Amino acid sequence: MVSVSQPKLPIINMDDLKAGNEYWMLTCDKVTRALEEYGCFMAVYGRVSKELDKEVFDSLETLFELPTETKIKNTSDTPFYGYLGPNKTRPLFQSMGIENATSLDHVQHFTNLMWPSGNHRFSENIHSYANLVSELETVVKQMVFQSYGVEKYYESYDKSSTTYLLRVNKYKPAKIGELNVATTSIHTDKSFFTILSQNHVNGLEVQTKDDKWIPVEFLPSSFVVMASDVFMAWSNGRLRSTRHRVMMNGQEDRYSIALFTFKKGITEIPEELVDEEHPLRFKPFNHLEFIGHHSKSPLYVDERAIKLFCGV
Ligand SMILES: O=C(O)CCC(=O)C(=O)O
Ligand SMILES: [Fe+2]
Repeated sequence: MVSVSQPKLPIINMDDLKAGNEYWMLTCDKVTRALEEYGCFMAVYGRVSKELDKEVFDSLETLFELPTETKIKNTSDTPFYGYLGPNKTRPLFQSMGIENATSLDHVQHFTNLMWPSGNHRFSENIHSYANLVSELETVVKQMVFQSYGVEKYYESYDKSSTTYLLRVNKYKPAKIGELNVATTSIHTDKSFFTILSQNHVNGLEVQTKDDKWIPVEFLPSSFVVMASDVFMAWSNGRLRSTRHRVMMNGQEDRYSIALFTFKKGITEIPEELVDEEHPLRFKPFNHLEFIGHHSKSPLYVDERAIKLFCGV
């Protein structure tokens, strides 16, 4: 009997890693191959405790129950980075953005807008969560640089050269009998990296190289680590920027958290990643200018956007 197996995301254990030992080297290789083949993988990462995870996701329920006039106070200078309410194309979706979420001051600013009489616990939890998840991003990035033998450039991509946007999302299920709307359209992220987590309700789907869709089933203590357009460009097209979407088909609310990372200053493709087989595909560019440009005129929502912006 021929069995047609459903493709699955690679699962990589990211706990107990120590730079330089044999297990680290093996994991570097696995991480880079996964990002080349799928653009993403499921990271098992126990540093975010079950208690913290539960408190954070419980607090999102309370956050989205706030009145709309409070939620719209979440604004940003960058279009689409603040509160997004339900609209005609996405009637079941709401989202809020916490800029610089690894800084306690910035999280507190957001919290004070939402709860003027204070919610210290929320600030502390979100701040810890963002920092723990950002550490996973740091390790994965270091591994890829090491795998390609270009560690010498890592310093200008480290934490001090990165900004973080924590976006929290709520997806309501369609009512029985209603048309099941695709909840987000197919896109790639405009970040460097995106790290995703969710409550117990699945819905994320990622597209493979041969255009199949993988429905992602999150494991306990796991995060989906995704290379986005800017990391793909930095790697001169070696890494994939994963096309993905969210499809809701259950009857429960889905909450997800995305930590998007952005590179400050100029991104330049390391000369070591340019050769006859891989001619230069992207000119040096400024990530934040790409974001500004893209949010004003989003001609494409997939990886064609960055090709248009700085492709050779
Ligand atoms: O909710 C998710 O799992 C994915 C969200 C997403 O793709 C995005 O915010 O760019
Ligand atoms: Fe996305």
